[in-house]
Amino acid sequence: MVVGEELIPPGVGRAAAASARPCSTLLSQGGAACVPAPSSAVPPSVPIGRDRPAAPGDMAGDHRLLLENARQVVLVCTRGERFLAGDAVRSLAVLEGASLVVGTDGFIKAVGPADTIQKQFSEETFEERIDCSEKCILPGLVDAHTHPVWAGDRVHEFAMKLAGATYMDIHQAGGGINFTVERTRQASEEELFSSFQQRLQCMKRAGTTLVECKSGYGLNLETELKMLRVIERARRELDVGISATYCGAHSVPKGKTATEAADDIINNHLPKLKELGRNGQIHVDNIDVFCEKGVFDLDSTRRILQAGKDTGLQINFHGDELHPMKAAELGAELGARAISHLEEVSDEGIAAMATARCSAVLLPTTAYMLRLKQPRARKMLDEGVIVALGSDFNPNAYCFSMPMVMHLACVNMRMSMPEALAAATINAAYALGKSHTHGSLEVGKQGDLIIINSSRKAEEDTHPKCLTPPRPVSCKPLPLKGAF
Ligand SMILES: N=CN[C@@H](CCC(=O)O)C(=O)O
Ligand SMILES: [Zn+2]
Repeated sequence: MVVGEELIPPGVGRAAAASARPCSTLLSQGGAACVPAPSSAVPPSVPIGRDRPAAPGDMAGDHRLLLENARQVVLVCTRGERFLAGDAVRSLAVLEGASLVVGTDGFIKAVGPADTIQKQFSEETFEERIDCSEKCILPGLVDAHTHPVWAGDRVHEFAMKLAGATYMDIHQAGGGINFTVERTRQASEEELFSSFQQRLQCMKRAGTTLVECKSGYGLNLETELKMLRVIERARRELDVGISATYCGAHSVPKGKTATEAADDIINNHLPKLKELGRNGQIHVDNIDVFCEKGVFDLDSTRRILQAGKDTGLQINFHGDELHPMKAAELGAELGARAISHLEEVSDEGIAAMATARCSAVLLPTTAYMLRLKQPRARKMLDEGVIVALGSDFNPNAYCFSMPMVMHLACVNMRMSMPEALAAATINAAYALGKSHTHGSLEVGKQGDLIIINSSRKAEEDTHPKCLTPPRPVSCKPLPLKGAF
């Protein structure tokens, strides 16, 4: 078994971590399985668990939300694990006949058997109560890889692909990413925000409450910053959690070599991002590079990722997708949080990722859409790699739905249903460095969850039929407008 022992909060020991299993005991503040809310998670001045200001008629309460009497609550894990890998991912923690309380700060206060919660909170008031009889509650889904800010579309390329053109044929002829770059450079910030907002709403309707969002259709500093401002605005204003990724090395811009583009990123883009981050204007979490033959080679990739890491960004990049590049070996060496795609990863790369606890973000829509060979999910899982999932939403892979991604992962990559659910919750949150606050229903984590109709075993609820349409609840504490 591999669990995130070294990252488990103080007070929860190895033995407890190793025995994380489906449970039926009360998990509430002060309980053995309690995970204290990270003290840095909510700045003192943020408004609480709201996607809009309080309106007349809103009920004040001791707590934000009570979800009562669910047939099942799929906790995913119970001991503060930061990821699930190896044996730990074979079965996930589930409570039968349970209730869950979210506090006014937007964080989970208690989860446990319905009658115990009822007694414990009998004197308390709630802003909202939801009767969850015959329903199942799961953590909000986490989408660990998307390209959601762009203008124009590439529907015309679909016919080219059906006629036999490969992704790289189209890319080298100036289409693909380069086509989207042209359109995105021409688009206004307002136009980009408006389509991005609609896309986020579609993702949320499909159950996603935390999503990684990349720049990368600007390539020049001006347009990369425009995209990152759009992502920042959504991060502040919308009730979907966002992990922002700078992906200025998504393609080599016209007129530059890969080395020149890398120099520009290292000498101009990254220092500007650092300055804007310091001023509180743009918050970026991750750095990404498309490490691929004909795009950024291993050497340029290494230089850019190392410079990004030195700037304080988490490394999270595209590797070993169309050709074996030894990207996995590089990522493990650099301490990458995550590498996406990995259709062409080597055996040595898989072993290195398992040892380095570098997560694999697998993208079933892309392998399907481009008719690539499937990434070797089974081998990765068997070797103890932390496997996560992402939709890879982009103009080439137009999929908003993590339930569909999970389904493809099961059918095409032979993942089990618990593995797919862990990959779309706790492990996807790990890939974004956010599994201390997201990805499972544990006390102290953010109250992001989905409610679905349920009459079956919890694991069957991961079937897209059951997960569609979910009722998403996001208790994301929104930063004050203008604040960082
Ligand atoms: N492979 C590189 N980037 C994207 C595709 C982006 C695009 O084609 O616009 C991906 O992850 O699939
Ligand atoms: Zn991508």
